[in-house]
Amino acid sequence: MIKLTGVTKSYKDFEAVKDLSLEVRDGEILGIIGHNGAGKSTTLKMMVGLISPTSGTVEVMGRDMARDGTYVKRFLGYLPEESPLYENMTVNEYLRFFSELYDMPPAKAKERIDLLLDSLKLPERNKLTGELSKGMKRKVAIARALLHDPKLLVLDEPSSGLDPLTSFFIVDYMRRLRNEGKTIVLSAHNLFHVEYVCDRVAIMKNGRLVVCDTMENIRKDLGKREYEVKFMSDQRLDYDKKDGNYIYRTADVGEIASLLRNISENNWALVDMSMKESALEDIYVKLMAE
Ligand SMILES: Nc1ncnc2c1ncn2[C@@H]1O[C@H](COP(=O)(O)OP(=O)(O)OP(=O)(O)O)[C@@H](O)[C@H]1O
Repeated sequence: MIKLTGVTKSYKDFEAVKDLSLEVRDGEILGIIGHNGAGKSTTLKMMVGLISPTSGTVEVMGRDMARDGTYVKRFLGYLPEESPLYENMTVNEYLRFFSELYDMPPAKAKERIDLLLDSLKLPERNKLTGELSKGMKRKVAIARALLHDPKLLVLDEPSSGLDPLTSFFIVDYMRRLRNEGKTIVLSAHNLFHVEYVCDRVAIMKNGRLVVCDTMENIRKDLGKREYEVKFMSDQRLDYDKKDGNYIYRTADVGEIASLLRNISENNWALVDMSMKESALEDIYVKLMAE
């Protein structure tokens, strides 16, 4: 779906991305992780044709972005790291405005907007976007990126800076989109999210690709790791309890994900979530320290 070959991006004499070759395969979620300034956003911007590489080629759906970028963009949805909205428009007005830019017939646009806002659990359609919480704003930006039903989604830190349950909802939503057939590339800092949603992971350091492998291989190489969730609930539940909090530990990311869904649906309070011997985190910290 995306193929970068020998891509370098320089800002004056500074190389932000260096000789990067990387593929995003059809139907997968590829996660890009790396320290601040590693070159993740620059890479994503080149994938969507917002900036051009200084050398090397970017192909999307078999077409060279330098030549056919305009054609390819209709199949692309992009969520920038910062996504300011037009704050004096309501959610509905804002999305309708973008549907007009995409030339969508009004009835089709309404259907699509309703579907997206329902699936994103965003009932505040007539509120001004300027009055929304941070998580709601991010959901509106995601709805905007999905309006034209793109095949390929490029998301720059879709869930960062949000509370843990909202950010989990968003990565879980990405997984649903992947299961519906979309191809997704995203950058992230939260390693549980990466481990839970990504099929493959690319680690960047100082503009270079250090590792790119399947989550399965990374797990195999690095063995068992454990996550711990602490939460509060008025109900009597069958979990261990310490200092008034329920505690659950497991190495199974799927179990952690379903517990987080339960916490959210029952309005329990998530107190903390941490990782013990996280495979990905270990490799990440080790690579970053070198
Ligand atoms: N327009 C620009 N002009 C000059 N330097 C830039 C520009 N954009 C990015 N850079 C530099 O390129 C490097 C890579 O930046 P980039 O935003 O791609 O990193 P990142 O991995 O996305 O970081 P973060 O996790 O903080 O978002 C950084 O050193 C940054 O300062």
